[in-house]
Amino acid sequence: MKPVKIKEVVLHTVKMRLIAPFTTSFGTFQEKHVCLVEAIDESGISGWGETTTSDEPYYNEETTHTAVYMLKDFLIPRIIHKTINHPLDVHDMLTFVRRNQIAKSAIETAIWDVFAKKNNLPLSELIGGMKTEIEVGKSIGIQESPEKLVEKVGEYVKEGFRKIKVKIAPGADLDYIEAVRKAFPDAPLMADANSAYTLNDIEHLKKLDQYNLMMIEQPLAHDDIIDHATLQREIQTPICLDESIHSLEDARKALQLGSCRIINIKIGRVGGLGEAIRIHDLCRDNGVPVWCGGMLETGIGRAHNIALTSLSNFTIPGDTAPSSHYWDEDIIEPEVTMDLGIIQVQSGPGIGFEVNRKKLEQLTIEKERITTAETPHPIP
Ligand SMILES: O=C(O)CCC(=O)c1ccccc1C(=O)O
Ligand SMILES: [Mg+2]
Repeated sequence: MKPVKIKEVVLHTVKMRLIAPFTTSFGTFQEKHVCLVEAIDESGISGWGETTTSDEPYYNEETTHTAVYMLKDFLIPRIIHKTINHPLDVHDMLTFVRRNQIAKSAIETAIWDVFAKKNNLPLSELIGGMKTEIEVGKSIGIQESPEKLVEKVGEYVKEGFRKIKVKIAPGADLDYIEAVRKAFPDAPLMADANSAYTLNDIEHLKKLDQYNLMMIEQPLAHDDIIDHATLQREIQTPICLDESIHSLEDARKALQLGSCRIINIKIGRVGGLGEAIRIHDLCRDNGVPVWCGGMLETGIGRAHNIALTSLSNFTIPGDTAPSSHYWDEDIIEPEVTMDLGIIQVQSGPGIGFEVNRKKLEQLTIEKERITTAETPHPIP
């Protein structure tokens, strides 16, 4: 396959406003800045990635601001003007920077898009994805009351979503889940705690077992895989890890310890598409199902998520809801649409969507071009 060499990277920072606020155990969000990373190769092909963080370091330690700093001062200088034979190599080129996975992923995914376009392949095909359509679920933020939640779940079940994920936290858990279960006895239902509990809550968490949940996502600390293993031995509901898995190594250790029975793979959280694929393969080889998590992405991140989900072991519907569930107008064309819980995998080259340049201009609050490897820091 043809290698790529990036001659210029444009960082488009846009301000996005969700159609409705989204509440998790760590806070409520409606507006966020996103840095859309446009990597341009020597032949003028543009590839796109995005920073899938929020403005605050509450999900993990990164923010849009820190990601942009890492990109400008360290990550882009490391890859610009270098021959890249395959995007799978980019991950290792960036390991000289510790962590900062979301920042790494923003440039790494842009390079995947450039490379796929250069070789005239849909991204899904380039990574070996065989599915032409994917099943989608809906992640629902914490609501004012169980009744309100039941109403929302009703809407989404009717729309055809294949999995319903309900955010929970102490004080908004058992009664909420019970209300949903009563109203929808057979719905494919799961809960996401975003690290809101500790092992002191074991007896409380055991009560969730009666609701036949597909899984409980990240009940314990964001950096834990030990206590999760203890909890998994005590509860019947499968544990799915989100926040705790930042790398293939983390996944290997979690599987070895029995910390979870399912993994939510987020491209940003694990530092890019290459590492996401490696975690997918490890889980497949160990009989552990995976699904693709969401970070309230714009269409660019969503497009990468859809391509990733075309891999065979993504057997559980992901959080990749259609554009209209997040934005009045997305920045890609066409927008991501869903038909009864199914999204078509794009068949055009790269991510398969075009960036709407006019919309991009309207939303941009800062734009910076990087054309040299010059930086105040020594880059290994
Ligand atoms: O619809 C989506 O993009 C998923 C939303 C979601 O659940 C989420 C959004 C922001 C940060 C963390 C999470 C999560 O999966 O824990
Ligand atoms: Mg989660």
